[in-house]
Parts: sequence; structure tokens; C-alpha cells
Amino acid sequence: ALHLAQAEDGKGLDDFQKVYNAIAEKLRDEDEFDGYIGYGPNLVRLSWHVSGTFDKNDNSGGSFGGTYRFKKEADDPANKGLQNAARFLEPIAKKFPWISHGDLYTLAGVTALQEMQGPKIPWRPGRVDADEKDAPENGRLPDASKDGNYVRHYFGRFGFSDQEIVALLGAHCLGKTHLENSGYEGPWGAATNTFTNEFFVNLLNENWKLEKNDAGNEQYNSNKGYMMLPTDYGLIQDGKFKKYVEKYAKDQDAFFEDFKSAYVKLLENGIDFSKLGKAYVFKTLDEQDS
Ligand code: HEM
Ligand SMILES: Cc1nc2ccc(F)cn2c1N
Repeated sequence: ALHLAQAEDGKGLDDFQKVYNAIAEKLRDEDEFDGYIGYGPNLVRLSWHVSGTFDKNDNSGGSFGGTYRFKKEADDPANKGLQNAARFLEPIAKKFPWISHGDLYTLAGVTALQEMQGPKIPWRPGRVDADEKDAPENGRLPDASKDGNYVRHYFGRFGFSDQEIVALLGAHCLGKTHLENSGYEGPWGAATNTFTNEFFVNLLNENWKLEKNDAGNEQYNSNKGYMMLPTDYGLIQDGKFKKYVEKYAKDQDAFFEDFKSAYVKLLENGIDFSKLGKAYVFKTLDEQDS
């Protein structure tokens, strides 16, 4: 059965906005990380990895139990590099001991996206820490060396449509790949900490060359120093995916709207929030300054 959301008792919008602000202020403060990209992209990746272990067939994995906090999950080779995001969040967890790990990991992704000028992401609390025995086994996160068909089959486990899959992968406008983490390198050129539809524009406009990188893995490189993973490139090789890539390359608002919906679905997969009130929409730091 689905996990029933149980919000941290007595906590409301103001309490969670305080957690949002603490994360957002630390993001601004520690801007030198990863060649001045900052922690934003890494926090977004953490929120996806803690949710991407979900399997709708037995409702295992997913963001509910906050089991990333156990070595069994954190040491999954697919999570290499996310130790940075986890370390970033440790003082936040200490300052707000009442928030569950699942709520903290997902709220941190929402905060990072909004502070990087992404869409407003409605967010609901209620994830409850589970035991290490409930941590999913390694191997549930995707393999970047595969093609579009693999991507469609992989996300089928979450019940995502072609449109939702393409929208979600638009998050690869953020940050970069690191050879020591995943065996893929670059790009410094397009590595950004601003959320836009550039991933789609670059996919369609750059002339991509398949090359072996220094780790012996094949990736697509462009003469501007941009890169794409084989799974990214699969979105323009597959006709059904490609039409959404073209839609989002032309219309950033449509991308923002569809990304918001797919990202909420990713973060909430496997959880029954029906007992809770409506979702919170947090103000950005800029909106609170004025
Ligand atoms: C087919 C599915 C996916 C594959 C194979 C994939 C693979 C990867 C790989 C290999 C990296 C580089 C990690 C590193 O070397 O540090 C990466 C980074 C990243 N991924 Fe994905 N990813 C997928 C889906 C997603 C989704 C759904 C999201 C979010 C909604 C996401 C967000 C990110 C972000 C923000 C980064 C940059 C992290 C950083 O700069 O530290 N990815 N991804
Ligand atoms: C700019 C950028 N950021 C990423 C993150 C992951 C990935 F696989 C590719 N990326 C590209 N091209």
C-alpha cells in the first residue's frame, strides 16, 4: 500500500519557509563550490536520486523513508558525488531536527530549483524516516550509456509518459558531469546554475560528435565544449521523444509548467498525501527581500 503522509506535528508553512530560507542563504553563501557552479545542481540531483529508487510494482524505494541517510544507499556507485549535497544539508538537519530526512532531501531540491530561477514547485511534507532494512538495494538508478528505448522502459517503473520523461530530463541544463563521479566529463562551457530550457535548445542546435572520453566511455561532444550523455542524445534519436524536445526548445513556459508537474510526481511517488491540506508554495529569498 502507499505510505500515508504524516506531517511533522504542529509545523506549518512558516516553519518550512524557515528551512527553505536556511538552505537558500547557505546556497548564496557557499557559491564557490564546483568552480562557482554552487551546490544548487547537486541538491537537485540528490532530490531526484532519493526519489528515483521508487518501484511502483511493490511501492519500494522512493523519497518517503529518507533511507539515503544510510550507507547502504548513499554508497551506491550511482550516488557518487552526492556526498557534497549530503554534507551541505547536515547543518540544516541539525538546526531543524524536527524535519524528516525525506522531507529535507526533497525540500532542498525544490529550494535549489526556485533559487536558480526555476518554476515554483508546490511541495508537501509528510515523509517519515524508515529503517535501514527498508533502504532499497543498489542498482535502481539509470545507466547513462543507453539509448531512448532504455530511458522509456526505465521510467515506465514510475508510470511516466514520454512527455513527462522529456520534461524531467530538462534538469540537465544544470551543473555538469564529473569524470571521477560518473565516468562522464564536462561541460564547463554550458554548466549553469540557472534553470532554463537550454538543454533542449542545445540538443537540437549543436552538432554532436560521439567520442570516447578519458574514462573510455562514449559521450556526445559539441565544438562549443558542450556534452550530452547517450541517454540525453536518445531524446532526439527517438521520434516520439523528439517532438517534446522541439516543443520545449521553442516554449520555455511550457517546459517550466511540465517540469514542475513531473518533478512533483517524482518526489511524491508512492506516498498518499490525501489526508493533508494543500501543498505549500515557498517564496524565493528575492521575493522576501522586497
Ligand atoms: C535517464 C535518466 C538520467 C541519467 C542516466 C542521468 C545521469 C546523470 C549523470 C551521469 C550525471 C553526472 C553526475 C556526475 O558525474 O557528477 C548527472 C548529473 C545531473 N543530473 Fe542526471 N540523469 C538522469 C536523470 C536526471 C533527472 C530526472 C534529474 C532531475 C530531475 C537529473 C538531474 C541532474 C543534475 C541537476 C545533474 C548535475 C549534478 C551536478 O552538477 O553535480 N538527472 N545525471
Ligand atoms: C549543462 C549540463 N549539465 C548536465 C548534467 C548532467 C548531464 F548528464 C549533462 N549535462 C549537461 N550537458
